[in-house]
Amino acid sequence: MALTNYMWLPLALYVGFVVLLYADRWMTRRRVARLGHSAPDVGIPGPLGLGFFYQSIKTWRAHACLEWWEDIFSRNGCAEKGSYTAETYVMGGSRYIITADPDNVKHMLATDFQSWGKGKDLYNAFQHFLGDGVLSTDGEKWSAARQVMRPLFMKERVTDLDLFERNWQRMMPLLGQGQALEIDDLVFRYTLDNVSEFLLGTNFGTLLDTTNHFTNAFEKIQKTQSVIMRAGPLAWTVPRKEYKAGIKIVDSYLEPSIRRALALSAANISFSKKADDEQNTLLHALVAYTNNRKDIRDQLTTVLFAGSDTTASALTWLFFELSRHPEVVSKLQTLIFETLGTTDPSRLPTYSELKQMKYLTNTINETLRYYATMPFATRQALRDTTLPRGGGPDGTEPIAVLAGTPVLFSALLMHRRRDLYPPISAGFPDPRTWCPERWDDWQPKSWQLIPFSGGARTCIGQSFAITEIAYTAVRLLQCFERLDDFNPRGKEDPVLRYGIVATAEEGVKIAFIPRHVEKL
Ligand code: HEM
Repeated sequence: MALTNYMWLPLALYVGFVVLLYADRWMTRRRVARLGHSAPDVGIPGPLGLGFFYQSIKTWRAHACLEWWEDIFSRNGCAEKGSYTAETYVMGGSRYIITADPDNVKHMLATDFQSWGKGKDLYNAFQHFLGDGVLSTDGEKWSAARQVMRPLFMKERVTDLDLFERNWQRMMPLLGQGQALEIDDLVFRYTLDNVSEFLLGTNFGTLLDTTNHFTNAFEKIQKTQSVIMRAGPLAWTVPRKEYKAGIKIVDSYLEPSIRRALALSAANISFSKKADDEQNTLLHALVAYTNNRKDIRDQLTTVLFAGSDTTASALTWLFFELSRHPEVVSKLQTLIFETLGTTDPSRLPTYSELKQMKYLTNTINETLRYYATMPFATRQALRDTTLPRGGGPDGTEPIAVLAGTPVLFSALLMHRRRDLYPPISAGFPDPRTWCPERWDDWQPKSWQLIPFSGGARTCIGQSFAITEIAYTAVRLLQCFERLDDFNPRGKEDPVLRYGIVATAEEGVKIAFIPRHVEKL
């Protein structure tokens, strides 16, 4: 008899646990209902709602995150209504909302900024890697860090084209003499060298040193970080051995610069706007603000991370599309030669010339639109609040959001929603194609395109990134006659790999054909 009681105990505990979870969910639903509407359910079966996270990781592994979100919104009717906002409950009362609605995104990032933050979940997910860095913190910590960084990104500094030229001179010979190359890693090294020199005053030199472990480590960290973020409550199950080893390698690269800067007393450091002043790096600005080694490390790692992979992804996609569109290459070359008044590649473009070339800007904008470098992001409600759309029978009513609720949003899906664009016509090709000409007579509505996010937390490095991309594109098209496409899928769309940024699953393979000297 005693044995039978013993056997019933786990079952009773299990039933009690499940009842508690459902009670928790019921109470949360009631609180939500008191505050306002709910959004349609994502409609993914699975015990305790965990099917959502299982599918999230499964589709991430299959490189099908965009398709998965589209499938959710089309199955539950959100696509038809144009509301693109759905929700699910996981475990007990943990409610998750997903959205690709520009009004909801604007509300979180700008209109109701005070009610939203990166939140505890994201902070915990990034804790080992980015610590208290500007990307993953909220409130006072975030605002103080952003304040320290702001002067570094003033126009005087982000328009220092000499920096890009120095690294271009190192990358150009590596682009070969017409043989097909996988360019992803090379472009990443280029952006990393640019951003390390900009932030630390010390170039990591990854373009020159092929044994450099930094880029490898960064890639592994990013891969694990993507899984951690998608695993939600199951994040603790994600193996982290390589991730931690990668973080150690990144730290070992930063350590000498931090040590050197800390050796200078804050009194000896005065931040200057001038690009050629050796003491105007982010490192110096940080040391002038704090002598806490970990704070400095966290901010540096964050901006290195935010500034290298993102720009590398955008540049790689640009090169990829140029290799598939020789007509765009010719048009850009004509524009560049006309603007600079010569075909001589030793004539370097100035910042104002880069700005003057509208078709170049359109080509970059189109790349950022189509590939939305950071495809998915998240916010967490810091207090009970609402989102303006997604509820009610036609999806146009506000939905209630309780404090602590995470909201995942997708810039990529927003950028590819046909219903947000003008009708397809001769002048406005299908938004699901890459075509810079669409920008000739069209401007997106505000908040429809957000490659750099928006509101108070908009990307601080936007001007630096755009200048870097524009400068590199011009130098490339001055020095090379054409880019030949060696990608395995021909004209088919590439498969996207969803890290924190979106890259091509199969890599990008291009042959860069140099211009003949006699033509110069
Ligand atoms: C094409 C290149 C880039 C793209 C597409 C991009 C995109 C973004 C996006 C979408 C965010 C918002 C993330 C979020 O809040 O969830 C962001 C934030 C940020 N970016 Fe960029 N970025 C680029 C380049 C850069 C560069 C070059 C730097 C610095 C050198 C940089 C530094 C930052 C920082 C520090 C933040 C955090 C801002 C804050 O939370 O206040 N980014 N970026």
